[in-house]
Formats: sequence, structure tokens, C-alpha cells
Amino acid sequence: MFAEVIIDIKNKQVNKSFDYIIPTYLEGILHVGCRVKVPFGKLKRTGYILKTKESTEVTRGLKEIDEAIDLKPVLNEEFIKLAEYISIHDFSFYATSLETMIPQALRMKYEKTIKWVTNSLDESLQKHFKTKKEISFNTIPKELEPILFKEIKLGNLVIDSRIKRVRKEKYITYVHFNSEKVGIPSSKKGMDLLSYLEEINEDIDINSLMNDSGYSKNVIDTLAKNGFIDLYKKEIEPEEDIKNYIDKEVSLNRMQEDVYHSLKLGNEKTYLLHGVTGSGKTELYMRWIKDSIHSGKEALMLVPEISLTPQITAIFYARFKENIAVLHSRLTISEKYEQWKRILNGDVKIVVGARSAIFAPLKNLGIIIVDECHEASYRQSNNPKYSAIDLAKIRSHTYNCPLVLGSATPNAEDYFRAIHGEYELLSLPKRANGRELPKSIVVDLREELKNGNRTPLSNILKEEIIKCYRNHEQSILFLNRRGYSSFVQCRNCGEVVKCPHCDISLTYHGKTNTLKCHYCGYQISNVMKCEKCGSDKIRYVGSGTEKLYEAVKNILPEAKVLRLDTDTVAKMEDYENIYHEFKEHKADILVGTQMVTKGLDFENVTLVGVANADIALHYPTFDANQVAFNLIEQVAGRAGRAKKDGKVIIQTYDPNNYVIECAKNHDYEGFYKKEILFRKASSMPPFSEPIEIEVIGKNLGETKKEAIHIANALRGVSINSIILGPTEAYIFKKKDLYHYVILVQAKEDIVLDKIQYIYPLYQNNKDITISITRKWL
Ligand SMILES: Nc1ncnc2c1ncn2[C@@H]1O[C@H](COP(=O)(O)OP(=O)(O)OP(=O)(O)O)[C@@H](O)[C@H]1O
Ligand SMILES: [Zn+2]
Ligand SMILES: [Zn+2]
Repeated sequence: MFAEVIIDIKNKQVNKSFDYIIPTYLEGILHVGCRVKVPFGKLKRTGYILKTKESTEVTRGLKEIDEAIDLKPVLNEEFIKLAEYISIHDFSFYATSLETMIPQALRMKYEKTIKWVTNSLDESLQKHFKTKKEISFNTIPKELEPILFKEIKLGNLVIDSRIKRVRKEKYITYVHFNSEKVGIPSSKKGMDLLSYLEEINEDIDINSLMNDSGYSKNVIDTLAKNGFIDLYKKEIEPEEDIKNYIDKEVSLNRMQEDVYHSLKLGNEKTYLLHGVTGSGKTELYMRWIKDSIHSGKEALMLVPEISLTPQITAIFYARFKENIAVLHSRLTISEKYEQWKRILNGDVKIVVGARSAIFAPLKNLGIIIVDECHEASYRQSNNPKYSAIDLAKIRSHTYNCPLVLGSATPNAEDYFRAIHGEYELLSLPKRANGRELPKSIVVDLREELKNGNRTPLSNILKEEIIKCYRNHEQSILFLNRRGYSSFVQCRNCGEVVKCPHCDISLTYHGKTNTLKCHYCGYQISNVMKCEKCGSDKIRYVGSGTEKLYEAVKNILPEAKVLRLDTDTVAKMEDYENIYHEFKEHKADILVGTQMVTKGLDFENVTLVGVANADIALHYPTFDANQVAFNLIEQVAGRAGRAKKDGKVIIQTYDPNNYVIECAKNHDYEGFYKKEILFRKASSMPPFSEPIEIEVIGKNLGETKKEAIHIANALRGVSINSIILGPTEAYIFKKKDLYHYVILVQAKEDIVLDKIQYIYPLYQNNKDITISITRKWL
């Protein structure tokens, strides 16, 4: 027998498979989707078996497979086809695409084990088992392998794999008041804290204690040392609140009912579910999933990573119990692997997860759902640069099952397809509980400046925040920029402090008193004097979330304000802590970046402030307006979701911009009509299928030369295709590297073929890096 093998050679990949002989003792063991070690050149390399066959056309130099890495396939035919698709469609390598599809645990060293499951076994092997039933594969000498594999084929031995378990912190420290202890603490603080503990009269976790009482770890430690309190660790029950969640299956309203019946299982249609924020899309997803399970099939639902909150997890667990695997980033490598095995073995029928969950090894899909389908995070930004939605379409095709794309703000491309019949459009134009969408007010920031208000909060927003706080309601303030100010400028000569490695200005961070580059992480301590003219008149221009936070604190010192951005959230746990604190109304105001715009369903939030609606508008991408509209509409959707009316304040320097006007009126259709005209005029998706080729290098001249060379080569193969550039990228210099961009609209396949060749050409080029991205699905 022979095997077609794709070999994984970093830096020298080819999308071509090679034939190898399967040694007789591995026949029947090695199948499609197993990884093997093969001789290649002088070295042994890892490869993936794409196909096994009886004969080969290769006549000379045929070599034998050296070793089996997997004794059970880690990928099935479906994924092998999918990887081939990615390698062609997304201009990447077959091996890299295959590698992305298997759990990380399997990409590391893991232990293969053999289990003796009958009474008979060749004697030469028996002695290795001693008294055990399961031993490590490595304890069997190489020369016994042929016998070993024979026994596996006979069914006496079973192979499995074991992943080393990595445990993460799973403990919380609790504080117990020791009422037996006589005497009093020596410090006033200690005494206060003790009476506080006596009053609450129950054990409390140390973090809440420090937050609630405001005492430091020092005071607590001293009390513990002197025996007034005991500290003990308790294992965190990770799914505690998940288990406690009670499912309330609401009855669908008329609108939901209609949409619910419009979807038919058992066909491969793509549906676009356009439902305003709070319209009850999630309830529909769950009904369809249930129906799919009842018909004996499985369901896959993708959500943006940031929406994988405990809330959504709890809702799904409550409804579907053990039948579900939730794949989120908080799982350890071994936990992810466990989930993957459960899915592979058919132990679960429903998978909910972020982008990479599209590779969940379900084998009988009945429906695929992509929530918040407008989110850019469904595209992977490094190789292979696949789009999970694109792959969802392929999987829906393979299983002849529907694909549902859900969003309150679908991308114009998708809406266009829905209007023109490529997708079926389903609409939920009203909120599920009958409440109105929040009323919006647009504030002209130019007027504020004229009136001498230089803070990030307009007078109206200030008043509303205070009013909201006085009413014991919560507010969310959104600003699309972290740090304190956007740049630092000398008032005397106008010099702006820039990153020496990138072609952008540094951002001032107040907490650390530093200037940081948001691209490369370069950091210096704050400047007191202008480098150029020596003046000490330094100005901090623009606002980031830090400054916004400070401004809120200034008007309401007594309010509890939380900040949610990548500076305050290092881990998913941090996000969850802030999330819970706000959800339980332990804080009044939440200030943050994009993180606050997504999927939060807090009933007490009645005010949303968009501190600067213009930032997103000025990105140099074809869909900047769309992204800006989506952000404003999504964050506005957090207000007034339950019993009380919501209000939205949008601050802008450009109040007449159609994006702002449409967002103010929650007018998606109006926005779409303008946006699609603009796309048409500029010949952008859905009217074209641009591919961006970035040429990146250290040496400006060389990089430019290479970029021109590539552009010309492409022009050479097709006169009908449009090849724009090379032009300097929006941020021309990043981390000391120059970026040139070529934009291609391929009208002929020959251009695509040519682009396929670019990566391999530059694989070993130390000076030039290439990055190729499809700007459409
Ligand atoms: N038929 C119904 N009757 C009453 N309440 C409902 C109904 N359907 C959904 N809801 C409730 O309405 C709220 C919003 O629903 P859901 O979160 O599903 O909306 P959504 O469309 O996903 O919103 P978003 O896009 O903002 O995340 C939830 O609290 C949900 O329980
Ligand atoms: Zn100066
Ligand atoms: Zn930098």
C-alpha cells in the first residue's frame, strides 16, 4: 500500500503531496488523516496522509514511512478537503491549514498508550504489560512493533493517547472570622475590619473583602498571623453559576414565530437573520438547534470570543444540559482536547464556540449558526487567513444543512446578497419585549469646544450620567481608544512625539505615566520637555478611556466606575470579574473600548454614551463606515433592554455624517442604501473581490522594488484584471518595517494562480515578507 503525504516543512512548504510506501505492519493501521514521520531529504519530517492507494506512479526513489505519529486519524476526509480549499482559496499552505484544524494538544508531544483488552496476546508482548492493563507505547522496543500492530489489528490491543494535564489556578482564598480568639487587634484598622467581619457573619472571599471594605492585604495578613481570622483555600466551582441558571423557555412572539417557521431544516440555504438588538435572536437559535437535535442531527453555533460570556454559556447549559460542548479561550489545552474528543466520539451534539470552533469534528450537522455575523473576528488574521463564515458555508453544503447568519447590523455585502436572493432574509424589526429602541441625541462637539468645554464629556452627557446615577440606574460609556490621550504635542513648535519604530504617534498612559506605541509596544517614560525645541509646554491631545474614566470620576466622585479595555483586561477572568461586578450592579458606570459594545444584556442600563463617534469613521478601509455604524448601533443596543427606557448620547464633530444620522435613528436600511451606493461607486465588495498583497521589508528601496516587481508580474498575466499600486500602506512603517500594498481585482483565474506562487517564492527570503488577504468572503 502507498500513501499520499503532505509534508510540513517550515520555510519550505509546497502544496504538493509525495508518495510513500506504507510498511506492511502498518497497513490497516494508517488511514487518511493520520500523521506520520517520513524521510525527506536528509531529515525526518512530519506529514499528513491525504490518501491511501494500491498503486503509485512514482517509479524511482520511493521511500517507506518511518513511523506513525497517530494510530487513529486526527482528521477525516471532510477536513482534508476543507484544508485543500483553504490552501487554494486563502493562499496558504496545505500543511498549515491541516495543522490549524487539530487541537493544540495534539501538536505538542503526547503519550500514546496501548491497552490490552482481551485474554490473548503474543508472549513477547505480554511481559511488557507486567501486571498492568495499559502501558505507554514507548515501552515497547522498536523491533516488536510489527507484532504489536498485528495484535492491534486482531483486536487484542487498543491504542489511545494521553495528554499531560495542565491545571490552572482553581482556588480562591476565603476569610473566616475566628470568634474563639480572645483579645483585640493592636491596630485601629484591624479592629474595624474585625467588626465588619462580625457583622456580615459569614466567610467571604478575600478579593470581595478587599473591594468591599477597602482594607489592604496587609491588614488581613496581620489579622491572620495573630489568629483573629483564618485564611483557607477553596476550589472554585467553575460552573457554579452555570448550574444554578434556570431555563425559562419563553413563548415566541408573533414576529419570532413567523421567522421560526420560515427556516426549513434539511436544505443548504443560507439565511440572514436581521434582528434589531434585543429582538430575541438567541431564543430562535435555541429553537432551531433543538429541532435539529430532535431530527437526529447536530448543531454548531459560532459566536465572537468576547460574547462567550458566562451568561450565554449558562443559558445554553440550562437548556441543553450535558449535550453541549462550549469551546472558549479559558479552557486549558488539555480541557480543549477533552472537549474535542467528546465531540469526535459523538458524546455531544451541540458545539458553541468562537472562530476556530468551525473545525469542531461534528459528523452529522443539522444546522450552523453564526451570531453577530458582521464581526471581523470571524476572520483569522494570520495564516491560514480563513473566514469562518466562508467555511461554514462549505460545511453547510457538505451536510446539506441550513446556515443562519444573525446580526442587528449585517455587513452591506451580506444584506445585498439577502436582498438579491442569494440568501433568504429573515427580519425581526422590533425588540422581543415590545420596548422601543433607545432614543438617541447627537451632540456637536464643536459647539462644546466653542463654549470652552475641553473635557471628553459634553454638558448634556454629564447631566445624563448624573441623572442616571441618582435614579440608581447604570450607564455605559464607549470610547474606541485606550490610554489617556491620543497624542502628545509641543505647544511651542508643534512637534508630536512619535514611535521611532512605527510611523504613528505615542499614546500617553496616565496610570504608568508613560508614552506607549499601540503597534509595537515601545514605551518610554513621559516627556517633560520637547525633544526638538526644549519647551516644557506639553499638550495632551484627544481622549482615551483613561481620560474618560477620570472625567467621570471628576463629576461623580462617589460613583463606582469600572474600566473595560485591554489595559484592564489581561485575561478572560478579568473580563468576567468586571462583567459580574457590573451585572450585579456593584458598579454604576462602565467605561470601555469595543469590549463594551458586544452582547451585554444588563437590565439596569438605561444610558449609553458614545464619547467620540468619529474615530472609527476615519480608518482607511473600505468598510470603515460600516464598522462605525455597527459599533454605535451595537453599543446603543445595550440601553433600555428591560423594564426602563434607554437613552443614547452620541458625541461627534461631524453631526451631519450619514453614518451618525442613521445610527441616531436606528435606521439600518437608510444606512445600507447609502453604503451600497458608495461601495458601487468605489467598486468595493460586494461589487468586487479585492485581494490585498502586502510587501513588507526593512529596506525601503528594496521593499518598494520588490512590490513593483510583483505588481508588474501580475499585470503581465492579465490585462483585464485590475492591479492597483503598490502604494504605501496607511501605516507605512510598523516595527521598523516598511509596508507596501497592492490591491488586486482578479478577473481571470490565471491571476489567482499567479498569486498562489508568491508565498512559495518568498519563503526563504529573509528581507521580504508577503502577506496576502482576501478582503471579501
Ligand atoms: N418571546 C419573548 N418574549 C419575551 N422576552 C423574550 C422573548 N424572546 C426573547 N426575549 C428576551 O429578550 C431579551 C433579548 O433577547 P436576545 O438576547 O435573544 O436578543 P438578541 O436579538 O440576541 O439581542 P442582541 O443582538 O442585542 O444580543 C432576552 O432577555 C430574552 O430573554
Ligand atoms: Zn517643541
Ligand atoms: Zn511602535
